[in-house]
Amino acid sequence: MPTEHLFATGAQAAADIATRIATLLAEGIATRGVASIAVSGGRSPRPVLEALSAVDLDWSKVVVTLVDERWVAPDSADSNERLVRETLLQGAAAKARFVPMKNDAADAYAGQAAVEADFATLPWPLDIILLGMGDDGHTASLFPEGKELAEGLASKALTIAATPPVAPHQRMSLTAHAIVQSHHIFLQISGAGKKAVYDRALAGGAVEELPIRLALLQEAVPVEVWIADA
Ligand SMILES: O=C(O)[C@H](O)[C@@H](O)[C@H](O)[C@H](O)COP(=O)(O)O
Repeated sequence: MPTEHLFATGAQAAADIATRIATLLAEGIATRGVASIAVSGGRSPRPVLEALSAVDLDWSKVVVTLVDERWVAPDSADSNERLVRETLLQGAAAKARFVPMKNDAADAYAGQAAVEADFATLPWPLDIILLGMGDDGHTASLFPEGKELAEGLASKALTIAATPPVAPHQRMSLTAHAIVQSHHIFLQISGAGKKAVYDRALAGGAVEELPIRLALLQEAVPVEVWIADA
């Protein structure tokens, strides 16, 4: 069962997540000489990444990467790389090694092999994988009804190119296999709608129906969930 952290507001939850991440990154540096985190995009992580950026750490020993990415230029408003560069990788935190999930290939499928090769150089298991969850129960870019969902759940690769059923832009995503190759899985949700999806996911059932179950219903990696009322 996940450990749940309950907050009234997303801002309070974000501050608490950032503190927890900072503690674990410092421990990672102390015990392994390097610390690592993969972060999600979307709206929820922004305040976490901003707060984390201000933390006093030896950022040169931190590897930062993404849980998923849209196959768009890194300066696009839809780019998760842009989000991370504008929020986390500022000031002293700019010294972190950032490993992008997007390259110059014409599409995500053509670019996947090079992304996979880059991801093979990361210090697995990563210290922290910070997940978000969509209203449809997707996590990373593993969407219910997604064409590549079965492969994303079964593959032994670290990454997968995917086309979301409705959202624009091809994606690059961690596979389920990569997500559980971590010391800690964190999930951030806010609002009654997502809480209801989370409760349904936790109650059990097919991972294909609510892919967030790949994290919630496994027991190999401890999961912590930050739940904000709004
Ligand atoms: O958008 C992305 O980059 C992530 O792929 C996605 O998995 C995200 O974490 C959820 O869709 C939740 O998004 P919000 O935090 O915006 O609700």
